[in-house]
Amino acid sequence: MLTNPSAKYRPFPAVPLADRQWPNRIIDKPPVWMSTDLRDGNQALIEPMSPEKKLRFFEKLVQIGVKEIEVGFPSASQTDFDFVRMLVEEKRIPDDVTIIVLTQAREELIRRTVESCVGARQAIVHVYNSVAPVFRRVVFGMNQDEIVQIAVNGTKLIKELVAQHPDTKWGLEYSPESFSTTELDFSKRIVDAVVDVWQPSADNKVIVNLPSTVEAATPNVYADQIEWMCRNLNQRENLVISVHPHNDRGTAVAAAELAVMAGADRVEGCLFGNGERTGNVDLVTLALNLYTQGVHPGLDFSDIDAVRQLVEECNQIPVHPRHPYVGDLVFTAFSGSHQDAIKKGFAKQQADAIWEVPYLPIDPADLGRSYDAVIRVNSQSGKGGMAYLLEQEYGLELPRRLQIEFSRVVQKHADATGGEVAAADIHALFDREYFNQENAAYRYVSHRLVENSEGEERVQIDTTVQHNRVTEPHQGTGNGPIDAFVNALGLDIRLMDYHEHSIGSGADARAACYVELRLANGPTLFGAAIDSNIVTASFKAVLSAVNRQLALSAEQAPQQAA
Ligand SMILES: CC(=O)SCCNC(=O)CCNC(=O)[C@H](O)C(C)(C)COP(=O)(O)OP(=O)(O)OC[C@H]1O[C@@H](n2cnc3c(N)ncnc32)[C@H](O)[C@@H]1OP(=O)(O)O
Ligand SMILES: CC(C)C(=O)C(=O)O
Ligand SMILES: [Mg+2]
Repeated sequence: MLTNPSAKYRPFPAVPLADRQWPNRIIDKPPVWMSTDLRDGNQALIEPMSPEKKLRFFEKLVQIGVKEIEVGFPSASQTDFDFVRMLVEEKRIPDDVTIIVLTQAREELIRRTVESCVGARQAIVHVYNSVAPVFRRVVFGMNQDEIVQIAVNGTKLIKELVAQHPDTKWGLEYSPESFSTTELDFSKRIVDAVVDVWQPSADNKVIVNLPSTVEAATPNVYADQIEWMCRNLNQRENLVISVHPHNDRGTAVAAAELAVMAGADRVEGCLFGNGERTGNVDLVTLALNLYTQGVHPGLDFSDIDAVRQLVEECNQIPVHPRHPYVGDLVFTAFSGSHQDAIKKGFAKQQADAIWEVPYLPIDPADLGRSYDAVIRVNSQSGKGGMAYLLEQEYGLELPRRLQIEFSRVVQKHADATGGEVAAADIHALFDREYFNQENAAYRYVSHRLVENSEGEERVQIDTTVQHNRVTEPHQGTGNGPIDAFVNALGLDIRLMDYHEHSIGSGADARAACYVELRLANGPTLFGAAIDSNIVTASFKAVLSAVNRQLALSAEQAPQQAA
């Protein structure tokens, strides 16, 4: 029998907000960032962080520039409580950083939570209770009034307790947990009630955190919900509207961005999107997305690999190789046309100009990543990738038609081996194909250019080559050294093209020569050579091309005979 599991689910209703404003807005400044990475017990680590790891993570967050850091759930465990005490007592919290501690709206837990922060210069108590219909019905067995009462009682208690410690600048954060699946008018009711108790001011605002505890709708719906709250909450001017998107539908980043457009002032999330289930919104992606819009996020990710390393070590969860901005493969182009475009983009890009390298939304150097990993070659690569690598790593500037010719050699190798071809492999292939050919029919030995007699335009040459291991002297003349050399060989050679460039500088400089020629009726092929003497390099390049032609004919001869 055919089943239809989708019948178990229902569509998420649209928010009635006909004149929504957020679609026309752009983000022109960063939100306040709040890291919830250190909320142990919530961030779903297989192996919870040791206090030592937690401290290193905390210090990294400070170094990055995060000013609001949730440091734990102190009532959940002695470890979390002790960690907060250690931060406070050892004065490890910089003056411009505020710690946040999370608690359920339950008396004993609140008392313990406030106690954990006593002595801190400033601290925010973050209290939450779940407000969605399914929680009211299934988890709490309470009606709306009773749920409001939990939040109100919790807030009253926090207010009363913090008043006993006036040396600390206390703040309140309230989260109607599961906000995004709650009726909007009920969310407003409970938030207004909490705000009424706390009595915030413009100087001491309440943080109203509106989580999508479980992401349940498209990001535009979340944006509508946030805009609706911003318009309808009492005392909006005394509130910091915060969002806390989870990633159950894979759209947390989009939801956070649209929510900021809709009026949110602050975003809670984790580095690289860690967090329970599919994770909290990824603060790194959000921040760097801003970067690419010309808005400085106020966070320092200039050494993103170091941040990643620490987070992976602390969380024991690897960052995905395709993770935006930081994954191992994200500044790597495998396909030929991409490699070609990137190579051209790098060549044209001026320092300090607007970034315009095709396929790369951000300059890897801005994140402390290098260009070395940009181009990699496999069987789907075109000429651009291998040409880039030969130039970057070995200083070889292959003429365009040689790039095309040699890319077939690389392609054949990649097809045979099935994997990625490293720069060293490409160079070895080039070396074998052009420079140090096995079983070469001709090898250069020496040459001497005979002095021109006065007024004479032609060049004379005495040269020695090995032909099939037999040393042969040759003489010839021509209208230049290469022409004289070719004539001296006595072969039916037609020179088609010639390129040269130097590799290195000063006494160590060498010349690279590329010669394109046709031998008898064979195809046009390249030869290449490097030598400290430019004339010698050109002769060797001629022989390299001749050897390739002869090898090709030898390869084709048995096939033709058959
Ligand atoms: C969406 C989020 O990420 S929220 C953060 C989640 N993180 C954590 O909870 C941190 C780890 N938590 C813990 O270790 C434990 O939950 C503790 C130590 C805090 C509390 O432990 P316990 O009291 O043993 O159990 P538990 O958390 O299951 O409490 C359930 C009770 O609290 C009530 N409750 C749950 N959440 C809240 C809340 N936010 N406010 C008030 N009451 C609540 C439940 O209704 C239930 O009440 P009941 O026993 O009368 O039915
Ligand atoms: C405690 C709250 C803010 C939370 O983590 C959530 O709702 O996801
Ligand atoms: Mg959460």
